[in-house]
Amino acid sequence: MADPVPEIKTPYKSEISVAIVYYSQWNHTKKIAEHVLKGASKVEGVTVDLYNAKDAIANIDKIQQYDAFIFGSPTYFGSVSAGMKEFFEATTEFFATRSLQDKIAAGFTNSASQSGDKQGTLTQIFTYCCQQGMVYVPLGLPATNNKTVHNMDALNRTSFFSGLATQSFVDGTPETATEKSDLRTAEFFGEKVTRVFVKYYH
Ligand SMILES: Cc1cc2nc3c(=O)[nH]c(=O)nc-3n(C[C@H](O)[C@H](O)[C@H](O)COP(=O)(O)O)c2cc1C
Repeated sequence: MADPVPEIKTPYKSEISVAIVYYSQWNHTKKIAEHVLKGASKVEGVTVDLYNAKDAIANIDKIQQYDAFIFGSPTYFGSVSAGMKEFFEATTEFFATRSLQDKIAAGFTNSASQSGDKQGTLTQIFTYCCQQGMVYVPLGLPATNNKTVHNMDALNRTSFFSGLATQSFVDGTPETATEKSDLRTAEFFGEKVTRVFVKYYH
């Protein structure tokens, strides 16, 4: 006899809650997270809260109540930062109780190099979401640098697909280090994935 597929745990909701959880040591990823928040906040029928990883750990019971998540980490050594990993590991109980099962999520990373092995971080965020049973939403933009003229002003100029990937040059402050196009892409990403979240609960 075939194994029955369990009910999908996502009832219809006219209002959904989104938590953006990020880690940032020097506030570059924080700056990106704020632009993701700006984009997500444009969507109707949604409340969006921003947490750094430490605050999220301190409010772990509240975190599991959210309907949807956007996780962000700087890329350190081609990987999620230790502070973000700490948050992931603080949610081990959610894995055991399946409290995030069938929720919906997206991910982003920021680092100093244009690529800088950011894919490692996005893959780790994706894997975390999958292990928690969540549906993962990608960036949803085409690549922009496949032509001889590379447009720094284009959305998704870093040309990642599996999430938002932005660059903060190391010799700038959080206010000056990031290309305007990356900040626009962060805003686009926040709005785009939040629209998908809303559709998922409708
Ligand atoms: C320990 C460490 C490892 C890093 N590894 C990478 C890397 O693998 N690729 C990269 O492009 N940048 C790397 N960087 C640069 C950071 O990703 C970059 O400065 C980022 O903007 C810092 O974000 P934050 O201010 O949110 O902490 C590294 C920085 C540190 C401190």
